[in-house]
Amino acid sequence: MRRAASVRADPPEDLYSIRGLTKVYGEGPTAVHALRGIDLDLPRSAMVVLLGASGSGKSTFLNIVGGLDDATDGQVWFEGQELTALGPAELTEYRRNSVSFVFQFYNLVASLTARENVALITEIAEDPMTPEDALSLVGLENRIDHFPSQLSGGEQQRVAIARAIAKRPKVMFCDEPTGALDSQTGVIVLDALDQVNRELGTTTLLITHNVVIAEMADRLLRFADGALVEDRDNADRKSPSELQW
Ligand SMILES: Nc1ncnc2c1ncn2[C@@H]1O[C@H](COP(=O)(O)OP(=O)(O)OP(=O)(O)O)[C@@H](O)[C@H]1O
Repeated sequence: MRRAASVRADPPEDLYSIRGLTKVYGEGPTAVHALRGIDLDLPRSAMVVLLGASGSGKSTFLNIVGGLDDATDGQVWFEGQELTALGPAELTEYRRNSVSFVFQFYNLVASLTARENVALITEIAEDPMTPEDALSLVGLENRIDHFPSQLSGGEQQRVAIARAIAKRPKVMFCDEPTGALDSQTGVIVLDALDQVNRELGTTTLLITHNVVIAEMADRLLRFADGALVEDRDNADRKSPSELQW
């Protein structure tokens, strides 16, 4: 049974407070300890890059903080509300209103135009921007009526970003958003994320295998074997166009 959600008395400055976050898949000798007690506070509006070898726990962390998966132990607070104690309906509310996801593969509906793909979300959101505004924000004002098959990989990913930001989420979770793109196209996609973060103040958590991308972050988190082994601020945040790999 779930515990009653605890609410902290004073609204915290941080957007997220995470304590002892633990995830174990399976049981007994075959159990996989994907997260081994993560402690972390994340401020509003930060651009945060998550690095770490394959299997280090990055996606598991993102999925739990994003409300897609349950923790085995530990707590996550979002704006002072304990996410790890919410029931399914409240978690759905959180996912629907507060957060968005961008994945490596764009998951656009092939039979719908860019505008219609974004409208799928704006039609069910509480206070959305228009699909046109969302697509303009990622530099696609001239591709609004194109179908995915008429767009490059980078353009399709920018449609996916427009779709993610159109409901004005507080947080964007991006799991390898440039993983399928060449470096030049990757920079254009990162530029769209950078723009959203700077203009709308959307807190952004971005998983990548590319350490160069960490230079565009305010904060770098490095995972190894389910633990947070490095957590540092980046005083000299660069714009994506300054990155080279
Ligand atoms: N649903 C699952 N069932 C069992 N084990 C899982 C499951 N999901 C992840 N794992 C295991 O948990 C560990 C952490 O996986 P996770 O996907 O979080 O790592 P990651 O750092 O995101 O890796 P990658 O960079 O390859 O995506 C791995 O050992 C993985 O095999």
